[in-house]
Amino acid sequence: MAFLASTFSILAVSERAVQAKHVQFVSGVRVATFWLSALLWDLLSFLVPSLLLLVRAVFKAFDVHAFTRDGHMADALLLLMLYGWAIIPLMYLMNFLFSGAATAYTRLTIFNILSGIATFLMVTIMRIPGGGLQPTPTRARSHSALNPGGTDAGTGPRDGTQSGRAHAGRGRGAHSLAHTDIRYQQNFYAWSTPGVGRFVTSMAASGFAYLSLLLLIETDTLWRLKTCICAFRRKRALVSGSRPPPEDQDVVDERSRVLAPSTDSLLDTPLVIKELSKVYEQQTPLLAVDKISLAVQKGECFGLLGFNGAGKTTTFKMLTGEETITSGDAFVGGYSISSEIGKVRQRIGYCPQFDALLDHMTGRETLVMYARLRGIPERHIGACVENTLRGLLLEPHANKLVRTYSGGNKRKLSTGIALLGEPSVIFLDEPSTGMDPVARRLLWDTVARARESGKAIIITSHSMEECEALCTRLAIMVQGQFKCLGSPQHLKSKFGSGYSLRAKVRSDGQQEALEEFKVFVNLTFPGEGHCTEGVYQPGRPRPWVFGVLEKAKEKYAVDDYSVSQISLEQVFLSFAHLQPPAEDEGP
Ligand SMILES: Nc1ncnc2c1ncn2[C@@H]1O[C@H](COP(=O)(O)OP(=O)(O)OP(=O)(O)O)[C@@H](O)[C@H]1O
Repeated sequence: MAFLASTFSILAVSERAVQAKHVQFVSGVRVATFWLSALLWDLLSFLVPSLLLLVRAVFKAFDVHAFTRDGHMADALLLLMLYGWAIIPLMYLMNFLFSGAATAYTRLTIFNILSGIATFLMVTIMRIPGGGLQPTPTRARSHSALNPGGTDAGTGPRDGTQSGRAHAGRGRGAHSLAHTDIRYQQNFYAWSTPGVGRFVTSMAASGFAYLSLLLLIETDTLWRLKTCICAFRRKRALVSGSRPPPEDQDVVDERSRVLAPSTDSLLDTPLVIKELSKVYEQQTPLLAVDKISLAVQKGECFGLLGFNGAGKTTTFKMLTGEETITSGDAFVGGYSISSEIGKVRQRIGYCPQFDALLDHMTGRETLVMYARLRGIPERHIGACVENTLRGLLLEPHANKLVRTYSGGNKRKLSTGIALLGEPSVIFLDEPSTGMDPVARRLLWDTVARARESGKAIIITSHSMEECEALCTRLAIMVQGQFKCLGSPQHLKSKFGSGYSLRAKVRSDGQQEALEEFKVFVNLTFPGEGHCTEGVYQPGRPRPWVFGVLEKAKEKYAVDDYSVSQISLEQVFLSFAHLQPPAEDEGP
């Protein structure tokens, strides 16, 4: 039973670890529905071995009459099922302690075995006459009440056996029992020993208690409580009071627009973020997101760019309800993330950074499941799923198990899930990672179609090409703050200061040739730009640039050169100096 019970933690841990549970919640599954359906299925699964135990296997084989004769089969089955009712929610609860299914299974098996044996031994020792540990019932009850393993696997069946034996012995005459230590008990479910009433009650109560605690941890109630605690902690949190000057004017303007007292213009806005902050409480509290404000309109694709650790994923996690908010709030379709996360989740689609897929399902099954969860009418699901598969070039893999998918195909499937059911706000966290160029273009087309149909899309990406292709506006994040904000063209004009000169110098292995050319460029365009790894950025485009360079070509052995508008990547790199150096990860 200990081995069987711990298997119920496996799916709970793996679904949480790969975020499949979170994506299901985001897709509209209610917490109670998720856990009660899991419990119902697991209880049915538990019923099969319990019946085998009674009818065919252990009890029958070893001829344990107390459990199988005189109508006690039903009593024993009830006892076993109550054990299932108590232990399965306990295994669900304990899943939060583990990040891997295999570790959870082995450790919980050991826990179940040890806790069962320990309680059994404890109660047995306490019952030894003259051991000085009498009376036992209260102590035994208090130890076994919180421990289904001890209640059922240990003392419950033992008392059940005694009670059963007593019933069995009744026919042979109660006087015969006088020679044994078995006391006659009329009622199998009596509260006093050897009745099993108290164990039945404690197991039934434990099941309710563990289940209630589980639902409390997962539901909006606890979410709101956590948010309140965070709000309380906020007073002493690391959230910066005043912003270090100078703050980019576009970022200031966006904040003023979002925080303006008259917010009529924002009523229709799918996503409004107001001074959102996140502090990770740890030994040294970490400010991951620092008072960001933003409004994303219908038909807009907003790009969140940033270096590793800038706070993009944390922002997404707060916006989808996976992480609590330390301060500020965000609104999806007018619903607050802090207080109405359930309603928010019905309106968003989410493709997390790591694929939240269930390995044992096929791609088609996965999409059908999410289409149902999204509430798409059954008659439209087939067409909707086929469209998604076709749009993302997943048709050839539709019937293969997800575990056999390549990384790129998993990303496609994750993106397909986020786009299913036409949510009004779609969060895509690095959706094209690992995709080949053809698949990436197809993904861009799909996202662009969603944007044109009026969805608000927020995307993070390390591909500047992708951001230029998809984003109507974007922001570059550094250490949790927006450092600039605007359309790609606006950012290029504002931070690119004109044009970029790229030159290839024939140095023949001599560093001097390159150095001489650098000196020439700096003298020719004094104070107009800066050099980043061989790229010169003249501040102002000048017609004579080409003439000057043509003349310089021979002298400085320039093989080739180009003068072009500055790219988004160069704008992005210009913020690199604001990013703190990565911590030394050791040898
Ligand atoms: N659960 C956590 N507990 C403590 N710190 C965390 C946690 N999650 C993230 N962080 C820290 O918060 C900061 C922001 O992390 P986040 O994952 O949001 O960055 P990111 O911009 O998404 O980076 P990447 O581009 O690498 O995905 C980092 O310094 C990270 O180490």
